[in-house]
Amino acid sequence: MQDSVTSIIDCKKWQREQSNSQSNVDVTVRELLGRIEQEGDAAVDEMSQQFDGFAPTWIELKSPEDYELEPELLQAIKDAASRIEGFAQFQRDKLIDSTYVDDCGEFGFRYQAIERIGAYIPGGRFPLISTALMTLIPARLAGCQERIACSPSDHPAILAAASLAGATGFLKLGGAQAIGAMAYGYDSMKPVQMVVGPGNQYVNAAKQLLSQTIQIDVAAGPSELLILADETVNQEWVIADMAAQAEHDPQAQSLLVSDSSELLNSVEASLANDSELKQLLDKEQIILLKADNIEHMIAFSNQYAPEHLLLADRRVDQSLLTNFGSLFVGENSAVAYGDYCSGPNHTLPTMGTANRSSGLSVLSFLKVQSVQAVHEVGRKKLSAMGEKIAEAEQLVWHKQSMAVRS
Ligand SMILES: NC(=O)c1ccc[n+]([C@@H]2O[C@H](COP(=O)([O-])OP(=O)(O)OC[C@H]3O[C@@H](n4cnc5c(N)ncnc54)[C@H](O)[C@@H]3O)[C@@H](O)[C@H]2O)c1
Ligand SMILES: [Zn+2]
Repeated sequence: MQDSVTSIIDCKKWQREQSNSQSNVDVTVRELLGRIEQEGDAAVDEMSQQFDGFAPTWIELKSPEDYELEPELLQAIKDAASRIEGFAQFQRDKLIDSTYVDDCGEFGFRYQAIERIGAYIPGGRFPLISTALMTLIPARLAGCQERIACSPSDHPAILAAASLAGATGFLKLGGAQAIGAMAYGYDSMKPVQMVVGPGNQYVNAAKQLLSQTIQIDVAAGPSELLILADETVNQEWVIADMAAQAEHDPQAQSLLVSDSSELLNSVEASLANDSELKQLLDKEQIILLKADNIEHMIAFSNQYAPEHLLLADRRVDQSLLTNFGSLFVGENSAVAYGDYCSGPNHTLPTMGTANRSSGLSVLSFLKVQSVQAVHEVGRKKLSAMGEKIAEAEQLVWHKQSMAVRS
């Protein structure tokens, strides 16, 4: 076994976890949000100047054609938007309000969209055009009425994508101050009820800290990819996939896990031959891990709970893989397709949170409300049941409100 191929001995060593509330970023962001809550717009304006060197600006969106994008780019954005919309519509259609009738009355649930949402579109390092589509399209299909886009970038392709995706307002503003402005209100914008979208550690810390005030989607932080592969995998493809997710952020991480030493050693040799890729290996942004067998590979994957999971090993039964944000089955399924245009969302849980949370989808924007209508006969039956329990709890008026109906 060569130097950079490590045996999986301790999964914990590779596990990524969210920063604890004492981290420097959290302390800084807490202070920024406190000032926005106290001082309002003036604090947002000052922070935007300090961190980004511009004043927050409302940008009126024009039709996508008016941004003079290269025609092939505009067409690609439209085609991606239509696939993302197709997937979101497919999901929306599966969510059906339902009611059943029994001997006490009618009982059911219904889906109701959150009214005002804010979508953060990262723009610090790269203008993430696709995030405008991934956040705003499912919100529109869910039925959210106000859909504010917020980004530090006013790249024409982001504006065209936001317009195409149906943003009802666009505020050029970035970082934790953008999340604060959406949550507390800014200028003519009323506070939104939910903020979604990925971002760097400042953006994610702000979302976490404000999660008592607003609904948030997921801890969508620095990207991750885990590849489970056998020795037949196309090495050039998986090397490109690992480098792709690593290029998002210096904290992004890609892992290749296999029980084949031959594969891992060969991939290591290819990486070592290219100075850019070698650096990713040296900085542990690309990690090569040797497992003993496929059971070991599956156990590692479930423990790590990656944002993106690429299954390039026909021996592994996908139903045994329980923790991931999005699963890509077979080596044809490049994770980059999921980033841009295959349809399912790219806003996904990171840092191990995929063991308990889901990526963004049309469902994220919907409240599930229960509805009950008790009839004359049911009233008596339920009183008999409930009164007994209220009595045991010594909740006198609860008992009374049922007794008067019995
Ligand atoms: N998990 C997912 O689904 C997913 C999807 C896409 C992108 N991402 C991640 O989104 C992130 C995008 O990050 P980004 O930085 O390019 O853009 P960003 O828009 O998230 O952050 C840029 C903003 O950060 C603020 N900022 C920068 N340095 C600061 C400092 N020292 N103090 C206070 N505020 C500061 C600035 O206001 C700036 O506008 C990457 O980490 C990428 O991996 C995740
Ligand atoms: Zn990516």
